[in-house]
Amino acid sequence: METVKIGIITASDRASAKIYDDQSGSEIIRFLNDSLINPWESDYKVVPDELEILVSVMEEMVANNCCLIITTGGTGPAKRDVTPEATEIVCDKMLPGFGELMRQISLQHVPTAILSRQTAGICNASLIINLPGKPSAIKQCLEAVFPAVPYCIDLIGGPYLECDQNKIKIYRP
Ligand SMILES: Nc1ncnc2c1ncn2[C@@H]1O[C@H](COP(=O)(O)OP(=O)(O)OP(=O)(O)O)[C@@H](O)[C@H]1O
Ligand SMILES: Nc1nc2c(c(=O)[nH]1)N[C@H]1C(S)=C(S)[C@@H](COP(=O)(O)O)O[C@H]1N2
Repeated sequence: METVKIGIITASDRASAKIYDDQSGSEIIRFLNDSLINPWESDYKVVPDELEILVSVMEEMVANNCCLIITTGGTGPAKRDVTPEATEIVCDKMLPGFGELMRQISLQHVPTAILSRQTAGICNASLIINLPGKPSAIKQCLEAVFPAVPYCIDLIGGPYLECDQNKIKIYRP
């Protein structure tokens, strides 16, 4: 089975300054270890909420053949929250359904879910998905959208992803 590369970007001023540990990045890694059957390698970066840095890290991961790039943090309304802007700069096409579904699921947990501008899009053969910064949001959001992720990666010419069907029921039409 094909080994896949996955990018993980934590956008957090405080996690990047080591004021707190990056629990959200760890949650993403845990989710992928639990769900994916393919062997996978991570390209993992913790960066401050800076547009230019986010754009260049995303572009580097696309160039490094990451079929999937998952970001956490920087999706809110605060001045320094710029992850969706960076995603839009990098992407050729946006996939707004991802953000719509994740907000809908998150609203079952917190009313402030409407504050997240999280989105998704594709750049070449990479799918980029934004998640909120809260560690508890990671599993909630990824469980909701992951069933559609392998087929999306098929459609953009990426590797064939397989998941543990007991954890994530992926759907290929
Ligand atoms: N990567 C992370 N790891 C652990 N906890 C996090 C992380 N990101 C956010 N949090 C927690 O969620 C709370 C709200 O997240 P939010 O993204 O709004 O932080 P923030 O105010 O933008 O600060 P920062 O950019 O420094 O993380 C934080 O106060 C923190 O407790
Ligand atoms: N599932 C889930 N979604 C969530 C949250 C949460 O705790 N759980 N927090 C919300 C809050 S309070 C904010 S401000 C936005 C943006 O968070 P971010 O800037 O850390 O990305 O995500 C929202 N979405």
